[in-house]
Amino acid sequence: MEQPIVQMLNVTKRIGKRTIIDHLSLDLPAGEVFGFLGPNGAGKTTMIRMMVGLISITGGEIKIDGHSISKQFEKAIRHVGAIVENPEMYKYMTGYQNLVHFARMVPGVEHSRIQEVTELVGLGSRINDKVNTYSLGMRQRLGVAQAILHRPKLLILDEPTNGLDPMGIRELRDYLQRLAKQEGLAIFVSSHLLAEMELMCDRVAIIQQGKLVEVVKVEKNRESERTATQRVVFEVDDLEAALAVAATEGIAGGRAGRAIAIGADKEAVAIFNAKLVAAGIKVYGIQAQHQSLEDRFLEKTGGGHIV
Ligand SMILES: Nc1ncnc2c1ncn2[C@@H]1O[C@H](COP(=O)(O)OP(=O)(O)OP(=O)(O)O)[C@@H](O)[C@H]1O
Repeated sequence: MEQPIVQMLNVTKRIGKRTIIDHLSLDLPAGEVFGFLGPNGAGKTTMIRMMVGLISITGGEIKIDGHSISKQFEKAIRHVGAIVENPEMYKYMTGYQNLVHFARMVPGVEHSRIQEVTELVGLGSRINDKVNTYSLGMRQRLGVAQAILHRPKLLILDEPTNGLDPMGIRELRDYLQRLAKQEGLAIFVSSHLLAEMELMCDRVAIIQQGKLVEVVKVEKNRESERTATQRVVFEVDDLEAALAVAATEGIAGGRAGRAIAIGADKEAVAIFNAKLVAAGIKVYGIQAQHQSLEDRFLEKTGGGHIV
């Protein structure tokens, strides 16, 4: 397997007596948009600060492209593009002029790269307009374009959906996915907003009080949702008989109120339904229960609050 772009190995951060990040381990491969999700105060910004070497790591290690950020800072940071605070732009210059200006400060960036990053973030012809005419979403795209000029392997965005309207969020998702896939970038995005993470990311790590609760793969595609095994509830007239059919067929089934729930993929749903009907049981309804990220979060944390 290819070496992950980012390796977090038992990362711990203590400030005074407080443990802000607690033995956190994660791998980020190339080509993935990875979400770092947690409520306010979970430790997201602290983690990002450690990833870019702004603060020290108390224990464990963060490696970027195989280089330790604390021991081989220059080699590691070379592969990082980040927008941690609002990016500084010259508002009375055009987006293009801003990029030319920043490109001058980065060794080895050829002129054609400016055009390339402009297209990647979807700024199009607006790149020739002055930055003070840009919406927040467009300024952010310009910031991302600037951050990837030097072809980093990792892009870090701290709360990038803050202040964006739904359209802006959708655009952000589209170009982040494009960047990850076309440039082979690993993209690390922090947020406290579940629904937005689910929209944007391939995988999401749920963080609570500095600890990793779970890493969830986000099912984007309806087809994969249907073919994956999920909890399916059958509403029937005779629950005991339905449970007996499940037992005879070797299907793990359980009560769900007055209905029966089984774990099944879409073929198994059709087969079980046919067996129920063949056994003379009336099936009033079949409902697949997609577990949202929110359900997972609540299940894992026992109801910790998150928006
Ligand atoms: N320098 C510091 N000294 C003491 N405590 C700190 C320091 N920096 C952060 N903390 C504490 O660490 C915890 C995590 O903070 P952090 O800013 O990383 O959280 P966050 O997940 O980014 O939250 P938010 O979404 O509110 O930005 C908070 O409880 C915060 O008060």
